[in-house]
Amino acid sequence: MNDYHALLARREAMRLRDQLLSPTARPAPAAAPPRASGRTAAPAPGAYDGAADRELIIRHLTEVTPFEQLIAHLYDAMFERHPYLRKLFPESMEFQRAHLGRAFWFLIENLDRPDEVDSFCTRLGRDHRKLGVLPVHYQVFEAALLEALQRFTGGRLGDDVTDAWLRMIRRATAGMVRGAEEAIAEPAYWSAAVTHHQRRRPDLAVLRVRPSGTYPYRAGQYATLQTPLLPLTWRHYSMAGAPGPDGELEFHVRRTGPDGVSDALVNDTGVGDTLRLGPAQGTTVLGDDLGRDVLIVAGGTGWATAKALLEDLAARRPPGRSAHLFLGARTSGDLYDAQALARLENRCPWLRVVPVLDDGPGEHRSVVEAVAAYGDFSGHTAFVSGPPAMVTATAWHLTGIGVPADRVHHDPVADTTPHALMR
Ligand SMILES: NC(=O)C1=CN([C@@H]2O[C@H](COP(=O)(O)OP(=O)(O)OC[C@H]3O[C@@H](n4cnc5c(N)ncnc54)[C@H](O)[C@@H]3O)[C@@H](O)[C@H]2O)C=CC1
Repeated sequence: MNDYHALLARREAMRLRDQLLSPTARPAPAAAPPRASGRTAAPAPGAYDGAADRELIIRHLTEVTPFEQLIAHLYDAMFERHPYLRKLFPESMEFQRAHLGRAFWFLIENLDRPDEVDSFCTRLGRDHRKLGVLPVHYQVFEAALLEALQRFTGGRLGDDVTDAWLRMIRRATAGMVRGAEEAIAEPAYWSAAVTHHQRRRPDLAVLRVRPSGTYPYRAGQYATLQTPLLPLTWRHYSMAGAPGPDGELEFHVRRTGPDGVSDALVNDTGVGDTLRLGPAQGTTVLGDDLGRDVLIVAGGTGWATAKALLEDLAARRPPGRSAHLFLGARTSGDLYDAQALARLENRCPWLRVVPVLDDGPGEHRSVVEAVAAYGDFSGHTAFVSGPPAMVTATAWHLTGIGVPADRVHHDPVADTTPHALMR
Protein backbone atom coordinates (compact mmCIF):
# COMPACT_ATOMS: atom_id res chain seq x y z
CA MET A 1 0.00 0.00 0.00
CA ASN A 2 2.83 2.36 0.91
CA ASP A 3 4.50 1.53 -2.40
CA TYR A 4 1.29 2.40 -4.19
CA HIS A 5 1.13 5.80 -2.48
CA ALA A 6 4.82 6.39 -3.16
CA LEU A 7 4.20 5.62 -6.81
CA LEU A 8 1.23 7.97 -6.96
CA ALA A 9 3.22 10.72 -5.25
CA ARG A 10 6.07 10.21 -7.68
CA ARG A 11 3.75 10.41 -10.67
CA GLU A 12 2.16 13.55 -9.31
CA ALA A 13 5.60 15.05 -8.65
CA MET A 14 6.71 14.32 -12.22
CA ARG A 15 3.53 15.75 -13.67
CA LEU A 16 3.89 18.90 -11.63
CA ARG A 17 7.57 19.22 -12.42
CA ASP A 18 6.85 19.01 -16.14
CA GLN A 19 4.15 21.61 -15.72
CA LEU A 20 6.36 23.91 -13.68
CA LEU A 21 9.24 23.64 -16.10
CA SER A 22 7.10 24.15 -19.17
CA PRO A 23 7.67 27.64 -20.57
CA THR A 24 3.98 28.01 -21.35
CA ALA A 25 2.82 26.82 -17.94
CA ARG A 26 -0.19 28.50 -16.34
CA PRO A 27 -1.13 28.51 -12.67
CA ALA A 28 -3.89 26.08 -11.69
CA PRO A 29 -7.07 27.86 -12.87
CA ALA A 30 -9.08 27.09 -9.73
CA ALA A 31 -6.44 28.55 -7.45
CA ALA A 32 -5.24 31.55 -9.43
CA PRO A 33 -6.63 34.88 -8.28
CA PRO A 34 -7.40 37.53 -10.88
CA ARG A 35 -4.51 39.85 -11.69
CA ALA A 36 -4.58 43.62 -11.59
CA SER A 37 -5.00 43.69 -15.31
CA GLY A 38 -7.60 40.94 -15.18
CA ARG A 39 -5.43 38.37 -16.93
CA THR A 40 -3.90 35.28 -15.37
CA ALA A 41 -0.14 35.00 -15.00
CA ALA A 42 1.74 33.76 -18.01
CA PRO A 43 5.50 33.80 -17.80
CA ALA A 44 7.09 34.76 -21.09
CA PRO A 45 8.20 31.80 -23.16
CA GLY A 46 11.86 31.28 -23.94
CA ALA A 47 14.98 30.58 -21.91
CA TYR A 48 14.87 31.66 -18.30
CA ASP A 49 16.85 34.88 -17.76
CA GLY A 50 17.44 34.95 -14.00
CA ALA A 51 19.71 38.01 -14.17
CA ALA A 52 16.99 40.09 -15.88
CA ASP A 53 14.35 38.92 -13.40
CA ARG A 54 16.69 39.66 -10.50
CA GLU A 55 17.17 43.20 -11.72
CA LEU A 56 13.46 43.73 -12.26
CA ILE A 57 12.51 42.36 -8.85
CA ILE A 58 15.20 44.43 -7.10
CA ARG A 59 14.07 47.59 -8.90
CA HIS A 60 10.59 47.10 -7.46
CA LEU A 61 11.56 45.79 -4.02
CA THR A 62 10.18 48.78 -2.15
CA GLU A 63 6.69 47.94 -3.43
CA VAL A 64 6.73 44.44 -1.91
CA THR A 65 8.73 44.97 1.28
CA PRO A 66 8.81 44.58 4.21
CA PHE A 67 8.45 40.91 3.41
CA GLU A 68 6.86 40.27 6.83
CA GLN A 69 3.73 42.04 5.57
CA LEU A 70 3.74 40.37 2.16
CA ILE A 71 4.17 36.99 3.85
CA ALA A 72 1.40 37.71 6.37
CA HIS A 73 -0.94 38.34 3.39
CA LEU A 74 0.33 35.16 1.75
CA TYR A 75 -0.53 32.91 4.70
CA ASP A 76 -3.85 34.70 5.23
CA ALA A 77 -4.78 34.02 1.60
CA MET A 78 -3.64 30.43 1.83
CA PHE A 79 -5.56 29.62 5.03
CA GLU A 80 -8.70 31.46 3.86
CA ARG A 81 -8.85 29.34 0.72
CA HIS A 82 -7.59 26.10 2.27
CA PRO A 83 -8.32 26.13 6.03
CA TYR A 84 -7.24 22.49 6.42
CA LEU A 85 -3.64 23.52 5.64
CA ARG A 86 -3.44 25.45 8.91
CA LYS A 87 -2.95 22.22 10.84
CA LEU A 88 0.32 21.54 9.01
CA PHE A 89 1.82 24.60 10.73
CA PRO A 90 2.63 25.29 14.38
CA GLU A 91 0.44 27.62 16.41
CA SER A 92 2.90 30.49 16.16
CA MET A 93 3.70 31.42 12.57
CA GLU A 94 6.46 33.83 13.55
CA PHE A 95 9.37 31.55 12.75
CA GLN A 96 7.67 30.31 9.58
CA ARG A 97 7.29 33.86 8.31
CA ALA A 98 10.91 34.71 9.06
CA HIS A 99 12.03 31.50 7.38
CA LEU A 100 10.10 32.30 4.21
CA GLY A 101 11.42 35.87 4.26
CA ARG A 102 14.94 34.45 4.37
CA ALA A 103 14.18 32.19 1.44
CA PHE A 104 12.82 35.14 -0.59
CA TRP A 105 15.96 37.15 0.07
CA PHE A 106 18.16 34.20 -0.85
CA LEU A 107 16.30 33.57 -4.10
CA ILE A 108 16.38 37.19 -5.19
CA GLU A 109 20.03 37.53 -4.28
CA ASN A 110 21.01 34.46 -6.27
CA LEU A 111 18.57 34.56 -9.16
CA ASP A 112 21.42 35.09 -11.62
CA ARG A 113 23.15 31.96 -10.29
CA PRO A 114 20.83 29.10 -11.28
CA ASP A 115 23.10 26.39 -9.85
CA GLU A 116 23.05 28.06 -6.45
CA VAL A 117 19.26 28.40 -6.55
CA ASP A 118 18.77 24.84 -7.73
CA SER A 119 20.96 23.29 -5.08
CA PHE A 120 19.33 25.39 -2.32
CA CYS A 121 15.83 24.45 -3.51
CA THR A 122 16.42 20.75 -4.07
CA ARG A 123 17.74 20.51 -0.50
CA LEU A 124 14.76 22.48 0.77
CA GLY A 125 12.34 20.22 -1.10
CA ARG A 126 14.04 17.18 0.34
CA ASP A 127 13.72 18.73 3.80
CA HIS A 128 10.05 19.64 3.35
CA ARG A 129 9.06 15.96 3.03
CA LYS A 130 9.20 15.80 6.84
CA LEU A 131 6.36 18.35 6.99
CA GLY A 132 4.06 16.26 4.79
CA VAL A 133 4.29 18.78 1.92
CA LEU A 134 2.87 17.39 -1.35
CA PRO A 135 3.48 18.71 -4.86
CA VAL A 136 -0.04 20.13 -5.01
CA HIS A 137 0.78 22.39 -2.07
CA TYR A 138 3.28 24.26 -4.23
CA GLN A 139 0.46 25.26 -6.59
CA VAL A 140 -1.54 26.47 -3.61
CA PHE A 141 1.49 28.44 -2.44
CA GLU A 142 1.95 30.04 -5.84
CA ALA A 143 -1.69 31.13 -5.98
CA ALA A 144 -1.44 32.54 -2.44
CA LEU A 145 1.71 34.47 -3.37
CA LEU A 146 0.00 36.02 -6.38
CA GLU A 147 -2.92 37.01 -4.22
CA ALA A 148 -0.59 38.45 -1.57
CA LEU A 149 1.32 40.50 -4.16
CA GLN A 150 -1.96 41.91 -5.31
CA ARG A 151 -3.40 42.57 -1.84
CA PHE A 152 -0.21 44.10 -0.48
CA THR A 153 0.37 46.45 -3.41
CA GLY A 154 -3.30 47.24 -3.92
CA GLY A 155 -3.05 45.69 -7.38
CA ARG A 156 -0.47 48.25 -8.46
CA LEU A 157 2.46 45.90 -9.07
CA GLY A 158 3.18 45.75 -12.79
CA ASP A 159 2.44 42.53 -14.63
CA ASP A 160 6.09 42.33 -15.71
CA VAL A 161 7.26 42.36 -12.07
CA THR A 162 4.56 39.90 -11.00
CA ASP A 163 5.64 37.59 -13.79
CA ALA A 164 9.26 37.84 -12.66
CA TRP A 165 8.16 36.82 -9.13
CA LEU A 166 6.14 34.00 -10.58
CA ARG A 167 9.07 32.72 -12.63
CA MET A 168 11.30 32.91 -9.57
CA ILE A 169 8.87 30.93 -7.44
CA ARG A 170 8.33 28.37 -10.18
CA ARG A 171 12.05 27.89 -10.55
CA ALA A 172 12.24 27.38 -6.78
CA THR A 173 9.27 25.02 -6.54
CA ALA A 174 10.50 23.00 -9.54
CA GLY A 175 13.75 22.51 -7.63
CA MET A 176 11.88 21.57 -4.46
CA VAL A 177 9.70 19.04 -6.27
CA ARG A 178 12.81 17.59 -7.86
CA GLY A 179 14.56 17.43 -4.47
CA ALA A 180 11.61 15.61 -2.88
CA GLU A 181 11.43 13.22 -5.82
CA GLU A 182 15.15 12.42 -5.74
CA ALA A 183 14.96 11.72 -2.00
CA ILE A 184 12.04 9.32 -2.25
CA ALA A 185 14.22 6.39 -1.15
CA GLU A 186 15.49 8.06 2.04
CA PRO A 187 13.62 8.81 5.26
CA ALA A 188 11.71 12.11 5.44
CA TYR A 189 13.34 12.47 8.88
CA TRP A 190 15.47 10.40 11.24
CA SER A 191 14.89 9.51 14.88
CA ALA A 192 17.90 10.58 16.89
CA ALA A 193 18.65 9.39 20.43
CA VAL A 194 20.36 11.89 22.71
CA THR A 195 23.64 10.32 23.92
CA HIS A 196 25.15 13.37 25.62
CA HIS A 197 23.73 16.57 27.04
CA GLN A 198 25.89 19.11 28.80
CA ARG A 199 24.96 22.61 29.93
CA ARG A 200 27.96 24.79 29.20
CA ARG A 201 26.22 27.99 30.26
CA PRO A 202 22.84 28.59 31.89
CA ASP A 203 21.43 29.31 28.41
CA LEU A 204 23.49 26.92 26.30
CA ALA A 205 23.85 23.17 25.91
CA VAL A 206 26.03 20.91 23.78
CA LEU A 207 24.13 17.82 22.67
CA ARG A 208 25.22 14.69 20.90
CA VAL A 209 22.67 12.49 19.14
CA ARG A 210 22.80 9.14 17.34
CA PRO A 211 20.56 8.99 14.27
CA SER A 212 18.53 5.82 13.70
CA GLY A 213 20.32 5.07 10.42
CA THR A 214 23.09 6.42 8.25
CA TYR A 215 22.76 10.18 8.14
CA PRO A 216 24.47 11.77 5.11
CA TYR A 217 25.84 15.29 5.52
CA ARG A 218 28.86 17.46 4.81
CA ALA A 219 30.82 19.54 7.29
CA GLY A 220 29.34 23.06 7.42
CA GLN A 221 25.76 21.97 6.80
CA TYR A 222 22.83 22.32 9.17
CA ALA A 223 19.70 20.34 9.92
CA THR A 224 16.38 20.88 11.63
CA LEU A 225 15.57 19.31 14.98
CA GLN A 226 12.18 18.64 16.50
CA THR A 227 11.50 17.70 20.12
CA PRO A 228 8.42 15.68 21.13
CA LEU A 229 7.70 18.53 23.56
CA LEU A 230 6.83 20.79 20.59
CA PRO A 231 5.37 18.79 17.71
CA LEU A 232 5.23 20.57 14.29
CA THR A 233 8.01 22.97 15.27
CA TRP A 234 11.46 22.50 13.79
CA ARG A 235 14.55 24.64 14.31
CA HIS A 236 17.87 24.81 12.48
CA TYR A 237 21.20 23.97 14.07
CA SER A 238 24.56 23.24 12.47
CA MET A 239 26.27 19.92 12.87
CA ALA A 240 29.24 20.95 15.01
CA GLY A 241 31.75 18.57 13.52
CA ALA A 242 32.69 16.74 10.35
CA PRO A 243 31.10 13.29 9.83
CA GLY A 244 32.84 10.83 12.17
CA PRO A 245 33.15 7.04 12.39
CA ASP A 246 30.63 6.69 15.26
CA GLY A 247 27.90 8.40 13.21
CA GLU A 248 27.00 10.72 16.09
CA LEU A 249 26.17 14.40 15.54
CA GLU A 250 26.93 17.31 17.84
CA PHE A 251 24.71 20.39 18.18
CA HIS A 252 25.25 23.65 20.05
CA VAL A 253 21.96 25.08 21.24
CA ARG A 254 21.46 28.46 22.84
CA ARG A 255 18.14 29.33 24.42
CA THR A 256 16.98 32.67 23.04
CA GLY A 257 13.64 32.89 24.83
CA PRO A 258 11.05 30.88 26.76
CA ASP A 259 8.89 28.05 25.37
CA GLY A 260 10.75 27.48 22.12
CA VAL A 261 12.60 24.47 20.71
CA SER A 262 15.97 25.78 21.94
CA ASP A 263 14.53 26.26 25.43
CA ALA A 264 13.23 22.67 25.41
CA LEU A 265 16.56 21.33 24.12
CA VAL A 266 18.59 23.21 26.72
CA ASN A 267 16.33 22.81 29.76
CA ASP A 268 14.03 19.83 29.27
CA THR A 269 16.05 17.33 27.27
CA GLY A 270 18.41 14.66 28.52
CA VAL A 271 20.32 11.51 27.57
CA GLY A 272 17.95 8.83 26.30
CA ASP A 273 15.37 11.24 24.86
CA THR A 274 14.51 10.88 21.21
CA LEU A 275 14.45 13.81 18.82
CA ARG A 276 13.56 14.05 15.16
CA LEU A 277 16.22 15.13 12.71
CA GLY A 278 15.54 16.52 9.22
CA PRO A 279 17.92 15.98 6.30
CA ALA A 280 21.10 18.04 5.98
CA GLN A 281 20.88 21.38 4.21
CA GLY A 282 23.12 24.31 3.35
CA THR A 283 25.93 25.09 0.95
CA THR A 284 28.43 26.53 3.41
CA VAL A 285 30.84 23.68 2.73
CA LEU A 286 34.49 23.60 1.74
CA GLY A 287 33.91 22.18 -1.73
CA ASP A 288 36.44 20.16 -3.65
CA ASP A 289 38.72 22.99 -4.64
CA LEU A 290 40.93 23.78 -1.67
CA GLY A 291 43.30 25.89 -3.73
CA ARG A 292 43.06 29.00 -1.54
CA ASP A 293 43.75 29.94 2.04
CA VAL A 294 40.64 29.97 4.19
CA LEU A 295 39.14 32.69 6.36
CA ILE A 296 36.45 31.70 8.85
CA VAL A 297 34.55 34.35 10.79
CA ALA A 298 32.20 33.05 13.48
CA GLY A 299 30.18 34.62 16.30
CA GLY A 300 28.54 32.91 19.31
CA THR A 301 27.07 29.52 18.44
CA GLY A 302 28.07 30.20 14.83
CA TRP A 303 31.20 28.46 16.13
CA ALA A 304 29.37 25.16 15.48
CA THR A 305 29.67 25.66 11.71
CA ALA A 306 33.27 26.85 12.02
CA LYS A 307 34.22 23.80 14.08
CA ALA A 308 32.85 21.44 11.42
CA LEU A 309 34.63 23.31 8.61
CA LEU A 310 37.94 23.29 10.49
CA GLU A 311 37.70 19.56 11.21
CA ASP A 312 37.04 18.98 7.52
CA LEU A 313 39.93 21.23 6.57
CA ALA A 314 42.23 19.39 8.99
CA ALA A 315 41.43 16.16 7.15
CA ARG A 316 41.69 17.47 3.58
CA ARG A 317 43.99 20.50 3.60
CA PRO A 318 46.53 20.53 0.78
CA PRO A 319 50.11 21.17 1.96
CA GLY A 320 50.95 24.86 2.35
CA ARG A 321 47.39 26.10 2.83
CA SER A 322 46.59 28.06 5.97
CA ALA A 323 43.44 29.19 7.77
CA HIS A 324 42.44 32.08 10.00
CA LEU A 325 39.56 31.85 12.44
CA PHE A 326 38.08 35.02 13.95
CA LEU A 327 35.79 33.97 16.77
CA GLY A 328 33.52 36.61 18.29
CA ALA A 329 31.96 36.31 21.75
CA ARG A 330 30.47 38.81 24.17
CA THR A 331 32.73 37.75 27.07
CA SER A 332 35.47 35.19 27.62
CA GLY A 333 32.90 33.20 29.64
CA ASP A 334 30.82 32.93 26.47
CA LEU A 335 33.55 30.90 24.76
CA TYR A 336 31.70 27.74 25.71
CA ASP A 337 33.79 25.28 23.69
CA ALA A 338 37.26 26.57 24.58
CA GLN A 339 38.73 23.10 25.17
CA ALA A 340 37.74 21.83 21.74
CA LEU A 341 39.10 25.02 20.20
CA ALA A 342 42.41 24.61 22.06
CA ARG A 343 42.68 20.97 20.91
CA LEU A 344 42.09 22.02 17.30
CA GLU A 345 44.64 24.80 17.59
CA ASN A 346 47.25 22.40 19.00
CA ARG A 347 46.60 19.86 16.29
CA CYS A 348 46.68 22.38 13.42
CA PRO A 349 49.84 24.52 13.22
CA TRP A 350 48.49 26.05 10.00
CA LEU A 351 45.52 27.55 11.89
CA ARG A 352 45.65 31.03 13.44
CA VAL A 353 42.85 31.74 15.93
CA VAL A 354 41.89 35.33 16.74
CA PRO A 355 39.33 35.58 19.57
CA VAL A 356 37.41 38.87 19.58
CA LEU A 357 35.67 39.66 22.85
CA ASP A 358 33.13 42.45 23.22
CA ASP A 359 34.49 43.09 26.73
CA GLY A 360 38.14 42.53 25.79
CA PRO A 361 40.96 44.87 26.84
CA GLY A 362 41.45 48.17 25.02
CA GLU A 363 39.09 49.88 22.63
CA HIS A 364 36.13 47.69 21.64
CA ARG A 365 36.30 46.29 18.16
CA SER A 366 33.65 44.16 16.48
CA VAL A 367 34.61 40.92 14.77
CA VAL A 368 34.28 42.64 11.40
CA GLU A 369 36.55 45.50 12.47
CA ALA A 370 39.06 42.96 13.78
CA VAL A 371 39.08 41.19 10.40
CA ALA A 372 39.47 44.51 8.59
CA ALA A 373 42.33 45.63 10.82
CA TYR A 374 44.19 42.30 10.71
CA GLY A 375 45.34 42.14 7.12
CA ASP A 376 44.46 41.51 3.51
CA PHE A 377 42.09 38.59 3.02
CA SER A 378 41.10 39.46 -0.55
CA GLY A 379 42.67 36.28 -1.93
CA HIS A 380 40.96 33.96 0.56
CA THR A 381 37.86 31.82 0.43
CA ALA A 382 35.65 32.99 3.29
CA PHE A 383 33.05 31.31 5.50
CA VAL A 384 30.88 33.33 7.86
CA SER A 385 28.42 32.13 10.53
CA GLY A 386 26.81 33.78 13.52
CA PRO A 387 24.26 36.51 14.27
CA PRO A 388 22.63 37.74 11.01
CA ALA A 389 23.87 41.32 11.36
CA MET A 390 27.41 40.08 11.91
CA VAL A 391 27.22 37.80 8.88
CA THR A 392 25.90 40.58 6.66
CA ALA A 393 28.46 43.13 7.89
CA THR A 394 31.33 40.67 7.37
CA ALA A 395 30.14 39.69 3.91
CA TRP A 396 29.80 43.39 3.03
CA HIS A 397 33.33 44.06 4.18
CA LEU A 398 34.81 41.11 2.29
CA THR A 399 33.09 41.86 -1.01
CA GLY A 400 34.09 45.49 -0.46
CA ILE A 401 37.78 44.54 -0.37
CA GLY A 402 37.42 42.54 -3.55
CA VAL A 403 36.53 38.98 -2.53
CA PRO A 404 34.05 37.83 -5.19
CA ALA A 405 30.60 37.13 -3.71
CA ASP A 406 30.80 33.47 -4.75
CA ARG A 407 33.86 33.08 -2.51
CA VAL A 408 32.03 34.43 0.55
CA HIS A 409 29.99 31.53 1.89
CA HIS A 410 27.24 31.84 4.47
CA ASP A 411 23.78 30.46 5.12
CA PRO A 412 20.78 32.61 4.20
CA VAL A 413 20.36 35.42 6.73
CA ALA A 414 17.13 37.02 7.87
CA ASP A 415 16.21 40.50 8.99
CA THR A 416 18.81 42.32 6.92
CA THR A 417 19.15 43.15 3.26
CA PRO A 418 21.67 40.68 1.88
CA HIS A 419 24.90 42.35 0.85
CA ALA A 420 24.93 40.76 -2.56
CA LEU A 421 21.68 42.55 -3.48
CA MET A 422 23.84 45.60 -3.88
CA ARG A 423 26.11 43.89 -6.36
N1 LIG B 1 23.50 27.01 16.91
C1 LIG B 1 24.01 26.81 15.73
O1 LIG B 1 24.25 25.68 15.31
C2 LIG B 1 24.30 27.97 14.82
C3 LIG B 1 23.85 29.24 15.13
N2 LIG B 1 24.05 30.27 14.26
C4 LIG B 1 23.54 31.58 14.54
O2 LIG B 1 24.56 32.22 15.26
C5 LIG B 1 23.98 33.22 16.07
C6 LIG B 1 24.65 33.10 17.40
O3 LIG B 1 24.07 33.91 18.34
P1 LIG B 1 24.69 34.07 19.79
O4 LIG B 1 25.40 32.83 20.19
O5 LIG B 1 23.58 34.53 20.63
O6 LIG B 1 25.77 35.21 19.55
P2 LIG B 1 26.03 36.49 20.45
O7 LIG B 1 24.86 37.37 20.43
O8 LIG B 1 26.54 36.01 21.76
O9 LIG B 1 27.19 37.20 19.60
C7 LIG B 1 28.35 36.53 19.23
C8 LIG B 1 29.30 37.51 18.55
O10 LIG B 1 28.65 38.14 17.45
C9 LIG B 1 28.77 39.54 17.59
N3 LIG B 1 27.54 40.21 17.21
C10 LIG B 1 26.32 40.03 17.77
N4 LIG B 1 25.43 40.84 17.19
C11 LIG B 1 26.11 41.55 16.27
C12 LIG B 1 25.75 42.57 15.35
N5 LIG B 1 24.49 43.03 15.30
N6 LIG B 1 26.70 43.07 14.51
C13 LIG B 1 27.97 42.63 14.58
N7 LIG B 1 28.37 41.67 15.44
C14 LIG B 1 27.46 41.15 16.27
C15 LIG B 1 29.02 39.78 19.06
O11 LIG B 1 29.72 40.99 19.20
C16 LIG B 1 29.83 38.62 19.43
O12 LIG B 1 31.18 38.83 19.09
C17 LIG B 1 22.48 33.03 16.08
O13 LIG B 1 21.90 33.99 15.25
C18 LIG B 1 22.33 31.64 15.45
O14 LIG B 1 21.15 31.56 14.69
C19 LIG B 1 24.76 30.11 13.10
C20 LIG B 1 25.25 28.89 12.75
C21 LIG B 1 25.06 27.72 13.58
